[in-house]
Amino acid sequence: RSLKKSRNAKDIPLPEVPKVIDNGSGKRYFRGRLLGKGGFARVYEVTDMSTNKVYALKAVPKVKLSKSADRYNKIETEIELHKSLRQRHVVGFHGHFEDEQHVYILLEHCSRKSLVQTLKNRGKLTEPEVRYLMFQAVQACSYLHAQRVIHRDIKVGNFFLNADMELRLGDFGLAVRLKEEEKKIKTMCGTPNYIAPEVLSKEGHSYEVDTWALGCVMYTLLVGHPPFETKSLRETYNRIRNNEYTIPSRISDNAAKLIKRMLKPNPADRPSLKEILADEFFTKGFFPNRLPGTCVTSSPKWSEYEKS
Ligand SMILES: CC[C@@H]1C(=O)N(C)c2cncnc2N1C1CCCC1
Repeated sequence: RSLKKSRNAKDIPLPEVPKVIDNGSGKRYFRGRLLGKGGFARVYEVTDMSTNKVYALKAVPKVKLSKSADRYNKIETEIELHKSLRQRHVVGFHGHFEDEQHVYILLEHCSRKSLVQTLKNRGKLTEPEVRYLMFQAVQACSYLHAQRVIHRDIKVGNFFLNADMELRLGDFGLAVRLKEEEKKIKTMCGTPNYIAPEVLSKEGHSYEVDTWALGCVMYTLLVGHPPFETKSLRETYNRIRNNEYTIPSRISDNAAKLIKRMLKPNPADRPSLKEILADEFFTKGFFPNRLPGTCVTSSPKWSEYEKS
């Protein structure tokens, strides 16, 4: 007797994204290669057929949305939130539209992918590269906080590099905008990658969770793996709760000092993003004003600039 498979949302095959996507108000996009998949979404490189500009188009199948209403809200809130943001180091939002099968989000194309690929190729980055990248990351986050937005999923995989090796912070799927009088957020649906201790203990959390995550990103770029990574999630959560991590001695004093400040267990003890931008790690030491594209695959010969 063959077991009848349940016909739920998961089993319905994903609808096709058309070769030519019409935005419903006269613009058409030619579908290029698949850039990747994230959750329910598929992301394509698309070309605006009237301007020849290239974008990243995120296509979320509605069939996946109708079943789980909150999923649909998530896309809606992601759109509402991202479309209100404009800053040079935040991924550009270029529009949203839908057809019968999909909700589409048109985003800035970042041809050099995310820092995950860079880290995979390089293992770890030099301090000048981390100075250059973290300065842009903290600026993007400082802008978000000024808009009362908490990103809540800052991680290496949400930092993208464009053709000019400039950093862009993306993916607002877990972001939230604090209301006027609201000081803290109580709830969290979805699990961020670099989860802060106050989120684990469900005491309510605020902007400082992004500072914590930025500290985890800085550590990961310099050391080559996250500060609290273990083979089991439970063990990782225990280390986060106990603030258990070590910084290799080859890491400079200024870098180590800044990482420790950002990974303070008590959110109130973490520095503001303004203070971070003024930290000695950024004001002392070789600060390249651009990175060559080769940094995505091989290490620059700057190490001689850095007193190790
Ligand atoms: C839309 C998803 C994400 C992204 O947010 N941007 C801005 C992006 C921009 N340019 C290329 N890829 C991007 N990605 C990749 C695609 C597959 C996984 C993440």
